[in-house]
Parts: sequence; structure tokens; C-alpha cells
Amino acid sequence: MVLADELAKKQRSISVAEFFEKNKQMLGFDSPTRGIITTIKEAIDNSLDACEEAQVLPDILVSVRRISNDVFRVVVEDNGPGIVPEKMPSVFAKLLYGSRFHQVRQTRGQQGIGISAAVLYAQLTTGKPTIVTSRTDAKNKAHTMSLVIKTETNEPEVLSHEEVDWILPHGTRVQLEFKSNIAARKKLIEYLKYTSIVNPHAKFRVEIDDESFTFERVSSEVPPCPVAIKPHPYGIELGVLKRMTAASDLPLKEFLVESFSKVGEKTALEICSSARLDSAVKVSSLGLESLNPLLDAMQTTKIPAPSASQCLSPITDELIVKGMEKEFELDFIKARTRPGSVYGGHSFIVEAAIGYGGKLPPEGSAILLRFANRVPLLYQQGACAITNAVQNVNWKSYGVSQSGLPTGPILILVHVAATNVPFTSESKDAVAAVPEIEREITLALQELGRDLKMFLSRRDRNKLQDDRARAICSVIPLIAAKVGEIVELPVPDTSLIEGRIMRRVVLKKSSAGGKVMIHIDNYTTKSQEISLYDISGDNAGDATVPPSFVSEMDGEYTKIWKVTLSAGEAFEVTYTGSGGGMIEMQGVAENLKVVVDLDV
Ligand SMILES: Nc1ncnc2c1ncn2[C@@H]1O[C@H](COP(=O)(O)OP(=O)(O)OP(=O)(O)O)[C@@H](O)[C@H]1O
Repeated sequence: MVLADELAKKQRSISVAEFFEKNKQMLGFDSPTRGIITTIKEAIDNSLDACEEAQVLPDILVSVRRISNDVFRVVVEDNGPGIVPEKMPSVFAKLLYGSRFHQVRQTRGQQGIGISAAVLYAQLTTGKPTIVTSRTDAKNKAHTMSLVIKTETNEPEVLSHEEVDWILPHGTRVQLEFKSNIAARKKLIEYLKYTSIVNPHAKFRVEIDDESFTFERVSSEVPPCPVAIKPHPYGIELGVLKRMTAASDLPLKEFLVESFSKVGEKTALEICSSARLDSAVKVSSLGLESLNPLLDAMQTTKIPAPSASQCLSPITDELIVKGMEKEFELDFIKARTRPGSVYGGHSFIVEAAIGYGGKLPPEGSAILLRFANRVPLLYQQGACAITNAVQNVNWKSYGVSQSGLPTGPILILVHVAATNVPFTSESKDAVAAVPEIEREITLALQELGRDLKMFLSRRDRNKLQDDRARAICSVIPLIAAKVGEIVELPVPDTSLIEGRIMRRVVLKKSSAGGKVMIHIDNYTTKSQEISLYDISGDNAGDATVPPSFVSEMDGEYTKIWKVTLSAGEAFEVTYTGSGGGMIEMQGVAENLKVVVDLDV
């Protein structure tokens, strides 16, 4: 009893801010390196969500400057709709305050914790307030506030507030200072690169100390802002149903039709009869003895799946390919967007892509890029359902070696877009093992695996042809020499024949006069750059190339032309003149068909 009295003196409520201050690792602030990435990620997620809501093309500035030995100043600025001044303190300095938690639609932010957790982290490590500037339209001035969170109460404290002139007509700028270290640089660039792949409509200007660079947008269409839908009966739990019924004064049938998606009058009556409840009963009067059978009936009655088209915003195959091509050099790339699907009443869509070859590391495990609602997941790869699904695919059947993940020059991208991404924790690092989601990922990867297999076997066929051609070419000069010896005639120049057999290595035109035509057809799915080098001496003839070629000189005699050849495209090079010459083709990748007409 005495002990209980003693304990009672110590028992008191804990504010959510105090809790997260102590447990910052739960929100992704476990180390100084990680803290900087999480902060920038939270601010960028908000900027991208806000721009999508306002339907503006995001132009986002990210600046990181070291201002003393271990203190960094981070600024993220967007051209979004801005935040009204009355709301600025709560948005940035109150945990669990946001606009997205109660909505059923795809958004990057979900919980209303992200940016205020970063503000908390800043004041915890440096004691510095966060400075926010925001403007909602050109008619009004911008407001700048200096904010901290009062951790004991989880309430905002405004240290200063003034109206200022600002160059942007609308947007938000947030500036935080906290302890970190430069080890985060590589991870930060990686994060920005991956973010720009899955947000191809966004432009990111980056300044890290004295270095500045840009991730350009490859699409100038803002993705449609997902529309919030009502919850689906299959995704509801008893506590939520209890709260919803208590707050409604509708009769049961109307309540079901009004409150849930895909429930029409007929379905509502079916639910009522299956729960043995009167369809006209006021829902606020229902006790647990009625809510339990009602919930059972809602989840066993056949109800169509929630529609994915309005509330989700997939990136689409075409833009994923564009985004990946922008950031990686690849020989093969293919993407797939699966049809919409459902788990526990929540809509989701899986998108995946595979890249192969190019400048990817030739050995070791595949590079796996995981995304949820267009946000890269950079940590806890091993604990993620996406990794699990990738490992469970039998990659060997697609001609790729495997040791857990596939191995070799492979890049795999998986994007899960959902109205409620089932993360394993608040730090949103890994997707939980939901069988429906894993199944969709597997199906997408199997489809892509088949495409990759076709590409690899075609490439192997080409390689076989090359090896054969090379073997033949190595004996041709010997045969020519031998024949010349036997028939007692000068040994003929076999280089033209070699060029014809090799088709894509060296083309010589050593006889005077005449003309050589090279036709090149690109029949891969992607564009590729090729270079032609005129390595003839200055007495040689002239090569003419189509005007689309960019020409430059390398040294006195070597002229170089470069052109990007799109899929299915062909062009001709004509070599004329009286002095003879030689053209070498380089960077001629797989699946180019080269036809050489000699002396036409
Ligand atoms: N740059 C911005 N422009 C406009 N509104 C913003 C901006 N940043 C934040 N907000 C508003 O502030 C709210 C809170 O943001 P916060 O990052 O704390 O949570 P969230 O993004 O909703 O969820 P999560 O905790 O999952 O990140 C957002 O829901 C949004 O309404």
C-alpha cells in the first residue's frame, strides 16, 4: 500500500513530444547522419504533397551548409500553396497535427508527425528554433516565424513573427539547424536521385556547401491529386466503427451508404439483414452487442473492392522508364504498372521496373530501389516485404543468377502506392509483410523477368554471331596471303571484307574513289548513343553524315560524330572521295543492325 502511494506520486501523463524526444529512433532520428536525411525527406515529402494538392509543378530548393564544426543548416524551399499564418505554429511545432491522417487517399505524409519531429530534433541537438517563411498568394506578404515545441505540453511556442517581402508569390521555406556530420552527403544525394526518379515532374535544385547541382524534371505534367474516398467496410475495426456510429444521427441503412465506399442501398440492406439489425435503427443507439455482429456482417457480405483509379496516383510505366534512364545508363529497361488491388479494405497498386547492363556494377547483388507512395525507402531493406518478394522470385528461370537477391548488373525498382501503406514502424522505412502486396510484387517481377529473359537470349545470340565473325576475320588475311602466294599475285586488301563480316567494328575504304554507305538500324527498345570516328589521313576522302550528328575534332586528323539513335531509327553515312579513308564505329551497343554497301 505504501509502495502504491509512493508510485502514485510519480504517475502522471506524458506528452507525445516528451515521448518522441526520448524515442527519436522510432521516427528515424537515431543518429546524426540519419537525422539530416530524415529531416530533408520529411520536408520534401510535404513540399511534393502540397504541390500535388495545388497542382503546381514542384520547384524545390534543398540547401545544406555547415555553419560550425558539427552544426548544419538545412533549408528546404518549395513553390507550393503555402500555409496560412494561423496554422504555421501547429503545422511545424506540434506533433500529430496534419491534414492527411484522416483521409483515405495516396499521400506521402500520413501521420502528422514528420516535420514537427524534425523541429523537435533540431531544438534537441542545438537548442535552435526553426524558422519558417510561407506565403499563400502574391497579394499578401510572406510571414516568417521562429518556432519551438514546448515538449511538456506538445504545444507550439512562437518566438518571433513578422511580415516580410519574398520573391516567391507562394510557397514555403523551412530552415532548421542541428548537429550532424558530413557522412550523410552520399546518402543524401542517393535519396534525392531516387526521389527524382519517382517524381519525374519535380525539379530539385541542390546546394551542399559550395557545390550546387540540379535534378531536372523529365515530365511537365503534374500528376493528378488523388481524391479522398470513404473507408471500405473491409478495412474497418471495431473501435473505429464505434466512434463513427456514436458521432452519427443517421438510421443504419443511410449510415452505411453515406459512410462507406462501395455500399449502395442493396448492399446496406444485405448487411442489416445478415447482422439481424433493423435498417431504420439510429446508429448512435447501437451498443457493442449490436456493433459486433454489424462489423461481422460488413466484412462477410460480398462488396466490390474500392476503386484505385481516383485515390491512387501511380507513376506509370512510361515515366518510370524516363526517370530511370535519366539517372542510370542501362542496356535494357522495362517497367510494369499492375492493375489496382486491395488488402484489408485499402486500395493499392504495385509498379516495378528492371534495368540491366550499361554502367551497373557487373557483379554482386542487384541494386534494389524500394518506394512507397513515391518516397524512397532507404533503411531496413532486410525487414521489408518488397525485399522479401524480390528474393522469392526464381530469378534463375529468367537466366539471372541469384543468391537471395538476383546478382549481376541488375537494377530492380518496386513502387507500392496505397491509400494506407502498411509500414512496419512510424519511421516509414519498410513495408510490412502483407500477402496481397507481396503477391502483386511477385507478379509484376515475373512479368518483367520474362522480358529480361528475352533480352538476354537475344543478346547472347548476337554475341555468338560476333564471336563467329571474329574467328572468321582472324583467318581471312592468312588465307589471302596464302592464295596470293599460290597464284603469284599481290595479296589483296581484305579489310573491306572483314568490315563487312564484322558489321560493327572497323570499316575501311582504302581504294581510291567510289562511295561507301553504312545503314544503321536501332532495334532495341531504348535510344542509344553511337560515335563514328573518321580516322583517315588528311589525303583521304570525306565522310558525310546526316545533319542530326554532332561533330567535333579530336587531334589533327580524327573527326568524331555523335548521334543518339532512337528505337527503330536508321540513318546512312556516305563515304566519298578519291583518297580512300577509314571510319571506325564505337559505342555501337547491342541490337544495332549495321549494313555496309561497299563501292556503291
Ligand atoms: N511545405 C508545405 N506546404 C504546405 N503545407 C504543408 C507543408 N509542410 C507541411 N504542411 C502541412 O502540415 C501538415 C503536417 O505535416 P507533417 O510533416 O507534420 O505531417 P504529414 O506530412 O501530414 O504526415 P507524416 O507524419 O507522415 O509526415 C501536413 O499534413 C500539411 O497539411
